[in-house]
Amino acid sequence: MAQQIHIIEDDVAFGKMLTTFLERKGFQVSVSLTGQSARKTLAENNFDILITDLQLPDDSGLELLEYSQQVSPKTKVILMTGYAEVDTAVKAIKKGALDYISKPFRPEELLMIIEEDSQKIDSSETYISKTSEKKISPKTISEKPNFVVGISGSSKKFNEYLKLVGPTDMCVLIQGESGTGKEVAAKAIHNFSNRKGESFVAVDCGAIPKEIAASEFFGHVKGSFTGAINDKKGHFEAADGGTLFLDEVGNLSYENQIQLLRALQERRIKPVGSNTEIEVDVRILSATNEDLLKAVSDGKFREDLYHRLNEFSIHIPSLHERKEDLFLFTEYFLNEANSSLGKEVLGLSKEVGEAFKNYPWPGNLRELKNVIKRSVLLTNSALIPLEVIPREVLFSTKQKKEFLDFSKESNEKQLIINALKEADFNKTKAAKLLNITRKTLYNKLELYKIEL
Ligand SMILES: Nc1ncnc2c1ncn2[C@@H]1O[C@H](COP(=O)(O)OP(=O)(O)OP(=O)(O)O)[C@@H](O)[C@H]1O
Repeated sequence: MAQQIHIIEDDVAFGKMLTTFLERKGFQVSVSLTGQSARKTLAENNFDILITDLQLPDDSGLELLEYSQQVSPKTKVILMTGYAEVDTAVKAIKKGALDYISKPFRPEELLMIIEEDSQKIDSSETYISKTSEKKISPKTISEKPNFVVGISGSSKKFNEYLKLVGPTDMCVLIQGESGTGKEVAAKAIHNFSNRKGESFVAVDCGAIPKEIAASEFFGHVKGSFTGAINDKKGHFEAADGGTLFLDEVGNLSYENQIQLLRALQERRIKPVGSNTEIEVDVRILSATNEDLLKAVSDGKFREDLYHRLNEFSIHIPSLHERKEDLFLFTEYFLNEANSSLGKEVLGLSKEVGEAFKNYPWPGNLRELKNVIKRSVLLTNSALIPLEVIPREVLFSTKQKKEFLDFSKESNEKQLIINALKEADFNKTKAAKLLNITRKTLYNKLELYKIEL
């Protein structure tokens, strides 16, 4: 059946353009123009994908994301953001959004996000296992490991820790901002261990509704609740002999934390509706991008569970903290993008390299990978040109703030001059930096008598 997409977009023409494009690609598409009508539609339907503007006249994309997670937890959410909203978009990813895309974008870029996701299998439901009857997730370590070891001091240190703790049976808590590579690090630990040939099960704790968490973790027997039409193995049993990776562990409800703690202490689980306990041998790795100690002191996360999960902790530095690694990862993601898109882009143009260096990369490696893949898709030359780079990447935070003040007339003349300098006096690039059309730029040059 065709995937169902719902778009929330108050710009009628843009919404129509996206609808036509996606329908032509075989999706079933509907549109809401306001948050209010979208909420009603979301409550009555189960869409596969929701694409929403971050800013709507009567609502916010972040709140719609939360609403969608409540009424239709399986719906994936993609946010469309404007210039300079990338920090909020990163927040949205932390809250469980699939991805974000900065406007203006070409519909092909959106399609790429959707297609990439549909090639994955939901990690909260599936796993790789030693036995062939189980489902295979592409998020598995048993495939060729794709791991770049950085050259920066902090990367080297954390990679040493991975190697050191890998062969032990210790529970490891991996901390780091969103997109820094926590799941990749967990897979590396598993690969360094003697459980390597066994299963690696990744569970996104933020994606499991608390009502069904026990059945997801411990399984259930047929008929134990409405909808339990067959016996089902839980993640613990699936990971038996191997590693269970609990991503976003801080998102577990208090009740689920108690259940998890009991399973970790006793090393036994009882499927929902069963009287029989099953012994399991599972190594637990967990990850969080929040301050779990603060959650403990706020009473949101159990201290005993925290200590059990945290026999060893690893902090993964943000990309900003390991700038020396930037071009190593750039090259790696460029090769990856070239081979998946069938392109032969050789590298970054000089200006793009500069922009990359100045940008703080709040979405870390995931953002770098996405920016590179989208840029490779749009590049028709040997080197990635400035034109295909998302606008937010073009400025450092400071510059971004300045250009945001563009509307203030007093600054306008100076900002135009700055943008022209930044763009080596190329008017098309300068207009793009200022988020105005070339024609408007020409008018302003005349108005302020700026001569080039
Ligand atoms: N060392 C690495 N080598 C190659 N690719 C990496 C490495 N670390 C991370 N990546 C890539 O960066 C992206 C983000 O990594 P990952 O999903 O592990 O981050 P995360 O910290 O678990 O994110 P989140 O907090 O959102 O769950 C992935 O596409 C991953 O393949």
